[in-house]
Amino acid sequence: MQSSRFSGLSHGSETHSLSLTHKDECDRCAEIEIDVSTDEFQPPKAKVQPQLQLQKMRSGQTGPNGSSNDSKLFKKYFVDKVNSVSPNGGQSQQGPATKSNLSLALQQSDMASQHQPQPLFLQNKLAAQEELNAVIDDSDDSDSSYDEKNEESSKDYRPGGYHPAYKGEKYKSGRYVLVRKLGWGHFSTVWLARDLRSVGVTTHVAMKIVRSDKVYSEAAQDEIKLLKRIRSSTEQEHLGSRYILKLLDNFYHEGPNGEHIVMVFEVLGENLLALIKKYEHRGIPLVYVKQISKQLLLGLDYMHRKCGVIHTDIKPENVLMEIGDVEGIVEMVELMDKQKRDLKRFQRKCSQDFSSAVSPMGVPNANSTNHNRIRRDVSGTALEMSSSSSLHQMVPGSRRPRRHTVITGSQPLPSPLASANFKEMKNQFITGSMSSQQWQNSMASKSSLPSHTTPGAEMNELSNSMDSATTARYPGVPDAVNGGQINEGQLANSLSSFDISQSEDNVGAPSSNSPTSGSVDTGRRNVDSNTIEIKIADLGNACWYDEHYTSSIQTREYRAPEVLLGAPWGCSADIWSAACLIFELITGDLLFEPDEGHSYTKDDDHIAQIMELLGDLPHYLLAEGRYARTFFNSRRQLRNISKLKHWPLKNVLHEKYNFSLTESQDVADFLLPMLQMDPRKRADAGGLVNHPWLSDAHGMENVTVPDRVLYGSGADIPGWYQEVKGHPKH
Ligand SMILES: Nc1ncnc2c1ncn2[C@@H]1O[C@H](COP(=O)(O)OP(=O)(O)OP(=O)(O)O)[C@@H](O)[C@H]1O
Repeated sequence: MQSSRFSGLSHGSETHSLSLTHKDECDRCAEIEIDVSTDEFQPPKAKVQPQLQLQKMRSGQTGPNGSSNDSKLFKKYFVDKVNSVSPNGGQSQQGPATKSNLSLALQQSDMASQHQPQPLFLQNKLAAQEELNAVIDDSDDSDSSYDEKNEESSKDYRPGGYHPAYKGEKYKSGRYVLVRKLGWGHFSTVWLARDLRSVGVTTHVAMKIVRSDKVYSEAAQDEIKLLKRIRSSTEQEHLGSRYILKLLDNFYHEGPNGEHIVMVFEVLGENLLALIKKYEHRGIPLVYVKQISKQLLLGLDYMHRKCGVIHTDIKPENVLMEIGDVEGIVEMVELMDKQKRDLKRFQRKCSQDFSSAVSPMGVPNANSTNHNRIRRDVSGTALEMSSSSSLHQMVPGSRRPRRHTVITGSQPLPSPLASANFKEMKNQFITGSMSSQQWQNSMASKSSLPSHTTPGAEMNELSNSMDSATTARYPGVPDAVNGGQINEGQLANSLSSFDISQSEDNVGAPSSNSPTSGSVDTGRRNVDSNTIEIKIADLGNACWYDEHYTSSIQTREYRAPEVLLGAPWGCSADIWSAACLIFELITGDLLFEPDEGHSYTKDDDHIAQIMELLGDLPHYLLAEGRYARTFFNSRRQLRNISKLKHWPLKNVLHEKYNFSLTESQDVADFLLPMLQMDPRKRADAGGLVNHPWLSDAHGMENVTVPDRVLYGSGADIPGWYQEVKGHPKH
């Protein structure tokens, strides 16, 4: 029996769907895919695509770089760094730091200071001391462990590659100090940093440190130009400008791997893929989908009509959630990090105390005068730990061997809809009924370690303190400390495991009709537990309506038919991707998930899936598509796939995803104009903001774009379906 190739059908069973989703995650970690078949037909235009360069690097053409090479660079750089902390030297702000190298730097500076105590030098020494403290502090930090599979490759730390950034590193003459890694991409690593510009006021920013290779630097320069247009457009009053990530600053930073462009952004939280995963690929509640859709469309309308910019890579990973009160959340996560560190130190202390009271074989140490007390007190804790922790922890003075690596684990900030308790507290904080100090005290009183108590009592106290400070207040956090049984893994993951699906307000989600709870007027929208705000990020592949850098655009699953067929494309390609994204938010599944077979390519399969969902391709695409004849014969039939099974969107939603007929119809009415195969006729973002399906978007009920018509195509927007040529650019 011939089955449909459309993703909806190929995801037949729930189990199958979830396993495909896992594969999807892996696939989508890769750079924008460039099919061999597509490459043949789409040589990059004047500009070399970073993705192509990346593929070369991966295939070893630019020379793989092993860790030994990295360590050589590390050493060379360290010598530079030590030299830079000389009595006469300027202050170095870069480079990996370790306890030993910074100690050495300090020793050198001490020796030198006896001869030449210059004020600048003293400043350098103080800075180095600070840096050392930060490194010592961080060396105990469980955050430094990371899952290799989910981070950038260490091979990319080489000249032309990533900068070996580290917590405490300073940038731009000490203005910015790195706090934690937020994420990474193929162009960059992204860090949370403190901005120390204003004395006495700490603000946080996200810093994107781009790989230093020329090809990445050029792409970053283009990205900066596009971001500056978005920031400085004279149309700032357009509501959509709020939904695009803003560039705050940019500069160069010199490091062992070269000169890196650094872009500074406002701080955001996790991306939409994280949200999709939190709902276990079963679809996120419509109350969120509608807000996200409206904001996404507003952002695109602003980008297309007011800035002349095409994103070209709209997908869940590139849309990030706002975290609202950034400073409050950073404060909270830093306190929780401190708790984790305190707990680890305490565990170590317990292990050491216990070990000094018993021989390595578990026999009480004859020299110990208080072993009975210790054994009794820690019997429920230290012995538990011995079973769950590795043995080396029980050897006095031993520490878990630390891997030497330049890579730091990513720790995105938690999503804003964490827990009612946190929000309640945060609201008091925002509205001024609780001062920063009070909040700090309220957190600290729960997190501080008791002193002068027995280890067992300490552990119980800590248990309670952690319990009340984290577990109780953050329902999404696993029961990290339970009856003295400490699961480090759970604890380490607790920050990123705040789960809006588990927050009190959302128990039982998904639901499109969750009641709203006490709202806080932030001067913008009413913010409550059902509010979500997003921003479109990563303009690294964006281009101008009148200057396309390449025709190899969009991540496979979100790629528009005109791009597949090699026909002209423009702003409307973003609308296609937006529809694919929204479908994924609603259902948790990809709309199109093409694969290759024995007799057909991924592109064949992709086109077949589109036809099964939407019908025959329009004549325009077959006539304009440079590759149309590769896929279709003269009778306009697919060459490599003979039978298609039509399955309209409305039916898919009803039959596979159990939407009611009315709901299915409403969603289809909203999405189909965006999935119009002829890019000239595709509905524009501004008009779609006015769609009835979005009229009850929570907190945005009255938001419309009055100068655009619902279902109207964007054909009047310059560069809507093809690159505008023959005039001075932009
Ligand atoms: N402003 C921000 N606030 C918080 N986290 C961010 C911010 N910008 C980026 N990130 C995090 O860093 C990750 C990488 O960012 P981004 O996608 O911009 O980098 P890239 O190197 O251009 O990646 P890509 O491979 O997608 O081109 C994001 O997925 C996100 O987790």
